[in-house]
Amino acid sequence: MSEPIIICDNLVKIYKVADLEVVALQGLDLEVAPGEMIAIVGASGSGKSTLLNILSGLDVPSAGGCRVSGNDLTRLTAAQRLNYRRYIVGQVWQQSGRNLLPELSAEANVALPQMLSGVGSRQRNQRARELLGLVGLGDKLNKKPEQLSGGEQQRCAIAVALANSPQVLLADEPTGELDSVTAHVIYNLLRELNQQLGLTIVTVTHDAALAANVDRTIAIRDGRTSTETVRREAELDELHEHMQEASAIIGLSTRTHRESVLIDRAGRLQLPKEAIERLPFNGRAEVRIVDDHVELWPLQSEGNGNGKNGHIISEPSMKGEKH
Ligand SMILES: Nc1ncnc2c1ncn2[C@@H]1O[C@H](COP(=O)(O)OP(=O)(O)OP(=O)(O)O)[C@@H](O)[C@H]1O
Repeated sequence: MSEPIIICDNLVKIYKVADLEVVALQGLDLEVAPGEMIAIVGASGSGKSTLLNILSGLDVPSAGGCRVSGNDLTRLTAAQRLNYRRYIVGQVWQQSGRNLLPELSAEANVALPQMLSGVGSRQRNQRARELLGLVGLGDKLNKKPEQLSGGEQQRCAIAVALANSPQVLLADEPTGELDSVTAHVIYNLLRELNQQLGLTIVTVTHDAALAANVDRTIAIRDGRTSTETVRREAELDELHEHMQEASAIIGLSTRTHRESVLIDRAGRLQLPKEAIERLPFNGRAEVRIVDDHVELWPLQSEGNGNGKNGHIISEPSMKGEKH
């Protein structure tokens, strides 16, 4: 993997509400390569939006490291933060009301962030028209948001987010309010922009179809990265024997993707939920280091070392691979 454009290292976010502390992120690790398109998934309250708010510069981490395109998000001054939000990241929200100003036309909405950055009127209007053409709204330049459909509003929001040529696009549930056909159009558009412009895209989603259409899906559990799924066409016989076995145990289709767990710098890992449900680990596992891989065995299987009865194997070389 090339030098990551996003690095979260043991990221912690604690919200203080009255006398209570809510730990929204508790030591999250994440690396994203330039040009990668990833989806963040996880149960409600697992910390997805908190992560996106930190990456967007809206929120500040409580502890740990977070760098995006060389910007240390734990140390930005107010002026640097404004610059970061204006030029490095673009953001699309689920609610179109949060993305677009209702009194402005589509073209004026896309021109606005450029105006705030000091771009001259001819240049910003030309770029607005180009971007609206790119997202398929070349014939709707003068329409106000209320005259656009939900999908068109999201396309316009994507054009607004790209107005100042950000390096990273952050999308929080971009298809959350759309029907499945329109959602399909939006995630195809995101994919095209990712591939044509080399744009790095991080999207939070509950939409399984969107999550299946990205390079990598990262699952967050209790404020930590738990598993990641790398999209890859792999025939079963292409994989190491132990990977076939591991995949079979957790019911993974090796034809379409393979799943790996993330191992943090301290060596901690979270097993996939399926593995824990399937095997009686009961909070402890026996670790066996075997040449090029590591085996985790439920303790009661002591002596059952024939590899046939339920072990999950982590393969460190898979971490961060992009296919
Ligand atoms: N501004 C805030 N003040 C206090 N607690 C917060 C705040 N924002 C989030 N939280 C809490 O932090 C935890 C993580 O919330 P977050 O919104 O990041 O989860 P999520 O995975 O995005 O959930 P959802 O899928 O429902 O949007 C939750 O317990 C939430 O209640």
